[in-house]
Amino acid sequence: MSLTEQARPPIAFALDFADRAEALAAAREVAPAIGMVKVGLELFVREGPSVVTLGRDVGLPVFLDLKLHDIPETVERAVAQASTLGARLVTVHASGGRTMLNRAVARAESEGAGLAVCAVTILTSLDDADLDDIGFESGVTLPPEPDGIVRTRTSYAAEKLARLAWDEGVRWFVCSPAEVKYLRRALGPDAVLVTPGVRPAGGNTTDDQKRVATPERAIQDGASWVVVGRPIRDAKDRLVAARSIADAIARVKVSS
Ligand SMILES: O=C(O)c1cc(=O)[nH]c(=O)n1[C@@H]1O[C@H](COP(=O)(O)O)[C@@H](O)[C@H]1O
Repeated sequence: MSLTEQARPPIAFALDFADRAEALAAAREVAPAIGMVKVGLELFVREGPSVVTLGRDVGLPVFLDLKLHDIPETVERAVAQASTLGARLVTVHASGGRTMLNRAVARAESEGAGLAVCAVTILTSLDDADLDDIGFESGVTLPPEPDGIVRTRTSYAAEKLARLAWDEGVRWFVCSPAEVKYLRRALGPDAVLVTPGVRPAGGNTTDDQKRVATPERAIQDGASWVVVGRPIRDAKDRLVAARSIADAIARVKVSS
């Protein structure tokens, strides 16, 4: 079954842990309430590529979040290596540009291992002021929204990068729940939109994430998956925390 058709909750649990043993224990705890595990930089740097087999140990697909950002040749070759690991997704930064995106997608397809390239648009830890700091201009002027909402420049930039990645064959995207509705509108139903930066109502919103929303809001606005790390990882009972997010998402899906 494909990752977009599966019956499990559309939650990717970010295994942001110091080592494999901790990550595996946590993944086993919450496995009944999630649909995917995400192996990110902390775990990958510590444990190396073999940590991807953790997915097999818990019976869940692995989202390999390496956020590749380099010249096309280097990214293509890294994608070829990632294809051998058994992960289902690998992230690249969309701001790596057209050629890099195109070659990453083509190489993942030609390797034939079922690895999909997922383009990260604008990190959820950034807002308009941060884009100013790094000199990142969206470069587009879109018409005002019919509902009168003034969009942030960050949301324009995320949409522009997503359109670029779509044109180069990418079908999976990471964006913030704050702009997911615009990406859904721009890309249509076939785009798979993955939103980190989700925070359950009443949870901590004072950490490094700047463009956040509740998991329900993210799904209502068109997210296909939510990525959740700390709200589950740091909960007193991780399974309860994961189930409550899964239930909230299921209620949205039933009512829509
Ligand atoms: O690619 C990602 O997964 C990602 C992109 C992004 O823009 N923001 C973002 O937070 N992430 C990842 O999503 C996870 C979010 O974790 P929490 O903020 O703890 O829920 C982390 O593992 C981040 O590396």
